[in-house]
Amino acid sequence: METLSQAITSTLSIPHSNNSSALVRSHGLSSLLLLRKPRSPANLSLISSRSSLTRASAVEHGSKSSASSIDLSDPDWKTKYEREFEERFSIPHITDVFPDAQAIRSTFCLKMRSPTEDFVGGYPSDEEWHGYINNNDRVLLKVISYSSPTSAGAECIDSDCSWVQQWIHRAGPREKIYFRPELVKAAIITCGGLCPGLNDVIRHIVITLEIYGVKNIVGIPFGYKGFSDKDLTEMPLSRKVVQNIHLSGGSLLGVSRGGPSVSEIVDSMEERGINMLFVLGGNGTHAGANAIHNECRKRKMKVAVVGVPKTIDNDILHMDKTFGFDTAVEEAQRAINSAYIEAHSAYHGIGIVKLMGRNSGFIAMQASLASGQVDICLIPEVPFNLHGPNGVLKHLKYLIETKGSAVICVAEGAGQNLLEKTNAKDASGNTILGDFGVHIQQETKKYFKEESMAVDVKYIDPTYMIRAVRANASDGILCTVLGQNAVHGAFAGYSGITVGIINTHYAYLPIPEVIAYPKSVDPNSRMWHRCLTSTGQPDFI
Ligand SMILES: Nc1ncnc2c1ncn2[C@@H]1O[C@H](COP(=O)(O)OP(=O)(O)O)[C@@H](O)[C@H]1O
Ligand SMILES: O=P(O)(O)OC[C@H]1O[C@](O)(COP(=O)(O)O)[C@@H](O)[C@@H]1O
Ligand SMILES: [Mg+2]
Repeated sequence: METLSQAITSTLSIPHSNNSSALVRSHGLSSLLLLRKPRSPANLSLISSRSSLTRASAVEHGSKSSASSIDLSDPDWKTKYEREFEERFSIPHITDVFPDAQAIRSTFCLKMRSPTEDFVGGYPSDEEWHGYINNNDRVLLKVISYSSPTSAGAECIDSDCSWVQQWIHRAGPREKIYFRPELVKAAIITCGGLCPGLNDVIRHIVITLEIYGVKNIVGIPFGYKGFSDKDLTEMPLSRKVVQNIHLSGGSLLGVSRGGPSVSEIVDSMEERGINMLFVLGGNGTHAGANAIHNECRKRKMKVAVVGVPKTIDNDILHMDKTFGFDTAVEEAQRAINSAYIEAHSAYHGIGIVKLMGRNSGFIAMQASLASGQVDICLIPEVPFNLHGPNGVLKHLKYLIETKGSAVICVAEGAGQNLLEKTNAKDASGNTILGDFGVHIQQETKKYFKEESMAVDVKYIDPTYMIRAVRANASDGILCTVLGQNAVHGAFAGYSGITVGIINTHYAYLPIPEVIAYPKSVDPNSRMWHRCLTSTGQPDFI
């Protein structure tokens, strides 16, 4: 059969993205249409670096093609695009490798089984239970039909900005399951930095596994390192163990960066007899989870590897948000409020707050917006000058002269171009950033000294306080649903997937699609503009 690419006459290369600033990129072909409002040069450079990142990650993580190739002059292009999209977002299943794998009726039912009951005399079932998800259920990834390329946030493929169906797989319990609960050894692992809600997710994975009838559940201590470090022993988990863990922040299992190679991890899984692995972590952890999934397939191991995205940076693609983000914003607001009180109560007070956000300024933007107390918000996605006639410091002087005090909120990744590069990496290979919070504090003091103006600068770095707190109520609920759905996905036989909330519904996505590049704040978005209207800051360029 003729492949799509063979059928193409004029080819269009379209990096896929849900981020409105990283949309369609022209490769000089007339029929490729990039239909979007004009961008600033800085934003353009962001797009091209992000696009190349997409390709690099796709190769690195062994994903399916990350670029869509369609011919817009083909009258059938929409159907082809939709078909290609469906293929890209298809989720790997155990039957891809084991076509003869036998499914059994699900043991997940409303009618509770006693936790001590064994499967003597067959599997329990509840005829009354009708809450299963059909495998063909789908969730829409894009819910706005833009009528014009000039509509705010418009994501267009053709000149009419035609709406194209982009369906992804609905999460939830299936009627048929591919693992017998008594033969399951499930492991849970938490990697990367902390995030509010990790314990809530662990708790609900364990509880749901027990409801399916799994008795052998363990936690791998301190991230991927727990697979190789002989001094670290796995932790048996049960409802009793996890009952109250959500009442405190952090991770019951511990976290770490770096660790053993993928083949060492899979060797260890084989030795331990783990056939379900739940991986809680960010983009790095998910890259690892996908590699583990691929390695298990290569070794013909019947294993389900399921991720739950964890990052307070909120930099995972396609999702409305990741768990812990709301809590982090709420907590960050408290720090901003303290900075405001300090600044407001001092003569010419300046409060500076540094928040997390390596590549993405979501926490700084949302916390600034929520607090309404920030005068200047600086994020990695938006370039700025500190000095000069349009610089941040000049504006700060104006604020002191007119208001008497000011509050600045900076994301840790902001202004990195103004700092000396170190090329240092952490154990996971993430670049260790320069401390922009300290830098802007020093530059502020220096500037006002030169201007012979007395100012009282207070610097607050609440970084670890924000991510160490326990999840708030709405994050707690999000964690519950994500944890449950992770278990449903594994029992349904899916592997190499992750679970997320998309347009308020829960869905399974293939891992490579959510980590192709970090999601970031679109400087042209209405949300960033709302933040600017709240702070009243000018462009600092
Ligand atoms: N590309 C990758 N392939 C395999 N494992 C990775 C990759 N990137 C990171 N990891 C592993 O994932 C874990 C967490 O990664 P890290 O970047 O620190 O945090 P996060 O998952 O929150 O992004 C680390 O143990 C790291 O070794
Ligand atoms: O000091 P640590 O543990 O390396 O964590 C710092 C990093 O953690 C984060 O909050 C989240 O990063 P991860 O998603 O990789 O865990 C970053 O914003 C920050 O750079
Ligand atoms: Mg990360």
